[in-house]
Amino acid sequence: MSKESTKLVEVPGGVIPERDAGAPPVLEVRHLGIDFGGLTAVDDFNFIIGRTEIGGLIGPNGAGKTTIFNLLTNVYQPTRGHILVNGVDTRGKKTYEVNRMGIARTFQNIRLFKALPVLDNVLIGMHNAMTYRLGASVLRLPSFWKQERAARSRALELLSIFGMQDLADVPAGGLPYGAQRRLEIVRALASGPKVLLLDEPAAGMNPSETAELMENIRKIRDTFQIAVILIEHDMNLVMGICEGIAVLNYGQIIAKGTPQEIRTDPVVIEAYLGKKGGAAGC
Ligand SMILES: Nc1ncnc2c1ncn2[C@@H]1O[C@H](COP(=O)(O)OP(=O)(O)OP(=O)(O)O)[C@@H](O)[C@H]1O
Repeated sequence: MSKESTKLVEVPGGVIPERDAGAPPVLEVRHLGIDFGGLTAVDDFNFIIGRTEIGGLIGPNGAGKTTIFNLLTNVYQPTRGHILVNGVDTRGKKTYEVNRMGIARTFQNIRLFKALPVLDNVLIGMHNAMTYRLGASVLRLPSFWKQERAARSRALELLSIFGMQDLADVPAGGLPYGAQRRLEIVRALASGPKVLLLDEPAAGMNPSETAELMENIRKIRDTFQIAVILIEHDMNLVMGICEGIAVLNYGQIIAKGTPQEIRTDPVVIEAYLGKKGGAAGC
């Protein structure tokens, strides 16, 4: 698998790819933390991501990775700290408002409307971004149909990224597993995000599907000029595609850096892999 080697440069708040350094980071997380009763699931999490960066969030089971996605999308409200999307604090916003601000995600466990056609699943993802008024929708005014037609053709265009346009009328639940995962990504893209959060996108995929996914994630970044953050246990994928990686253990960042830096960091080898000198999987 080809490996991308990106130069990261220091900017206020952290490091981002050199090519993104001319603009403020699209996402900035400052001293983020959340407690569940007596359990501190995430603590003092600091992170920035460049506008077209592919970033990785890795760590052992239970380290707090999905909790961070839930915080970034306001499924959970933080106990401490701030999340800024394009410089705007998301505190107190609803999940759909955060989506409109530019954050979209997929889930670890596939969450599609399985009885609905593939196309409808994408249209649902797009709905949050549509602007016609309720009256236009109820009365089926021309403005409603115009937006619906545009949405349909956009949805087909998005499906074509994964070569899925011919499956538009198939019930989502009838797709093979790998295709359902791809559809989840298309649905998240449909809202026009600036940052796409992928929670274990390669889970359950075979090596050739994973290799194809890697190419498609790059294609999405290049086509839409957006940032992507992925949580992933498949180290070939993480090391092959991510430009910056943060390693989490017990809710705290223990290392940040390029794939090469992470792969050889003794703290990561010790804590994440649980053994010394065993970075083979990394
Ligand atoms: N709603 C919640 N209530 C109580 N505890 C929670 C809640 N959500 C997460 N946790 C706890 O927070 C910790 C971090 O969980 P999280 O799911 O974020 O880990 P993870 O790194 O994504 O793990 P995995 O790789 O297994 O998915 C765990 O101890 C988990 O039990």
